[in-house]
Amino acid sequence: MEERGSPDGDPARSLEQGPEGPETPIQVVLRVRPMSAAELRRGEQSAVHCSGTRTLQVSPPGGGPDVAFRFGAVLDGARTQEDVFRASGVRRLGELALRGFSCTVFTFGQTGSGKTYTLTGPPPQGEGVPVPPSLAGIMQRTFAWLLDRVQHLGAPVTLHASYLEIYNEQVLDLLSLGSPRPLPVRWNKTRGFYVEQLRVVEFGSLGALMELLQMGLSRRRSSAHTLNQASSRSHALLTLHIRRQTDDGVETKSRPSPDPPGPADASRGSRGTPGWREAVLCGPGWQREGGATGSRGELMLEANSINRSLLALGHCISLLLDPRRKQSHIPFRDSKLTKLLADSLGGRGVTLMVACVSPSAQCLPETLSTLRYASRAQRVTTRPQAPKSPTAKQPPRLETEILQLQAENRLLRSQLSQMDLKASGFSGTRVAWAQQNLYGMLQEFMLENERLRKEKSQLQSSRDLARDEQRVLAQQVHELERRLLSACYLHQPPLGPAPPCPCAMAPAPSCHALPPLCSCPCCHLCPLCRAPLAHWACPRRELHLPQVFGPKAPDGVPLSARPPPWVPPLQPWLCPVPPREVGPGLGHWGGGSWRRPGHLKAHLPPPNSPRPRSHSDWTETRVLAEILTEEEVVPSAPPLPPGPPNTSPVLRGGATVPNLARRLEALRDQIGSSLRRGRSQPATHESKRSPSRVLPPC
Ligand SMILES: Nc1ncnc2c1ncn2[C@@H]1O[C@H](COP(=O)(O)OP(=O)(O)OP(=O)(O)O)[C@@H](O)[C@H]1O
Repeated sequence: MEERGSPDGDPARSLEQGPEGPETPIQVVLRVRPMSAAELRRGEQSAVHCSGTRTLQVSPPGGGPDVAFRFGAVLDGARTQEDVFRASGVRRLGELALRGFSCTVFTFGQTGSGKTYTLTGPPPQGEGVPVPPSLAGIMQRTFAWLLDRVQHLGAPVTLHASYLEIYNEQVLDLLSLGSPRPLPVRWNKTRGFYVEQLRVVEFGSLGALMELLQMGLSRRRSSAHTLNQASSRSHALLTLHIRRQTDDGVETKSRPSPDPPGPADASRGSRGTPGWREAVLCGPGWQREGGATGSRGELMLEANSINRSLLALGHCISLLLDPRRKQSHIPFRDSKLTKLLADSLGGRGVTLMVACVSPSAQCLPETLSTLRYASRAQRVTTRPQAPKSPTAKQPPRLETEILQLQAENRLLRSQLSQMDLKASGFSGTRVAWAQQNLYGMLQEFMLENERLRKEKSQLQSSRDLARDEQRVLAQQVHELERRLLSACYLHQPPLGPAPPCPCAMAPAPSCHALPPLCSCPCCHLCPLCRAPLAHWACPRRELHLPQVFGPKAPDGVPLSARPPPWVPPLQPWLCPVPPREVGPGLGHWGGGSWRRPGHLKAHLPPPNSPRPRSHSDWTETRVLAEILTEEEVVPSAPPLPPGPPNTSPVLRGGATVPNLARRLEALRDQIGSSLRRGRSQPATHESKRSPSRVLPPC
């Protein structure tokens, strides 16, 4: 049978030429424990025997060909704990750990196969009874070797430890100050998987480390079953963090790991601070079916949990074997165990697996399963990589590339500065001029912009003002029109009991466009056009006059007795002829009545005598307009334009009613155009002027 591997069984030997970068297989050592006293009592036969230092042969019960399995080292039951420590190559891993590599040692095998014994020795024989040094496991021997090695390094080294167990898929801190509580497993890009809030304890001596180990071991859950009187019910993971200054005085960063608390954090990052080195020692073990172990209830639950995580571990190992699938997703997240072993199995770590088997033929199925697992695991490779400091020496290819890039950078910079020089030499003046002028132009534009903004806001307010004035003006015009029409109406001889409609007198606009002059419901309507008539034409004027003009006139004369304000004084014919006399000095018109000086009555034209409109009519209208203007000036009316003295403010220059009509027409035009202008564009300063200034001269 062919045998491969190193004869001395040192799995770390292949790393001596440089583990950094190239793929390195997981090193696997097989340990076969001796037959236990119980197995011997039961007369069980051995189904395995070693062939050389690296091969195990399995003889199936009942005959048949042997099956051989090859590993880095095969250690039979006669080998001592010291033999295992030496042959497994753990010291070599310790050296790599001191150089900054992340190293992992883990045991694997059936329950009762000797995993705990291999790592930590036999269970303590009593409270406080230490394990005899000769039976101490890999962990104690590694600790002793490491601390001795650290003392001879000649460089300051800081050591920390953490210890956890995975019990029923819960991570518990075995070094916690209080009762352990489940801790979360997190992941980030720099640290990979890590346990949050895990206690990391600094130690300075082997004794202190041993105390921590004992503390964790005593806290671990264990139970008795038919195959093991002190069976571990959890996976356990002890981690040593080693931080030291390298020989060249440069800090070497380790792979991300849980940060230690306290002073170590304070010194982190300072020059010469040693990088962290990490060694992981753990001991999971897979369990048999409940029927074989006699497990019931909680034990069964624990066994299932342990086996599930080991199945996940086996699945990851199978996937890691396939080089194509190794590049893709590996389900490390399937269990806490695979999460925490992810870097050891498929990352940058250096890993040693110690597979443990029982020699008993009764355990052959489990032994074969373990052997197949271990055979697959040793084909899994990692890429061990020590953390590098920023100043660490780069590989030659990278160094060359960096130098080339730096040279290119220098060249490009110099070309750029030359181009700047040329540009400034050829057209320096123009550039300066352009810069100056552009700057000046920019300033001008900004000032102009500011000025235009102010002007725009002024124009907007002017426009609003002009609109208000136009509104007032329009009201005035309407009022003037109303009074004018009313005044004209007064000159018409009475045509009967109802007064004539103003539309018969006013050429334009038609009375339909006029606002209702009397809002009372009893108001008369024009018999021609049905437009409401003025309030003074209302037969029931007495009733609503106070609503229109207030209850009392300033002179104390009752409103009902007052003539309409537009009645011209001292013009006898202006007085409308009442249909009948109701008393001296009292004229009656329709349903209303008003008082007029008695002397006027003598000048009244004869009743019901139609009279053509004459020049004097227009004159009277002018007088009426004067009265109206003087007596009832709208408070908001704009000042009237200056005109020749001794002329009416409205009909200046001897204007007559046609003038007034023209003026009103012009006024309307002006209003219309102003409104149109106001709608289409902002008003100018001119718009702020009094509307009277834009009226055409009368
Ligand atoms: N190489 C050995 N020499 C002498 N005794 C051993 C050896 N290996 C194991 N034993 C004994 O076998 C028994 C079971 O070993 P151990 O507890 O280490 O198994 P295990 O794999 O850790 O089991 P579990 O997974 O259930 O915890 C213990 O009593 C232990 O002392």
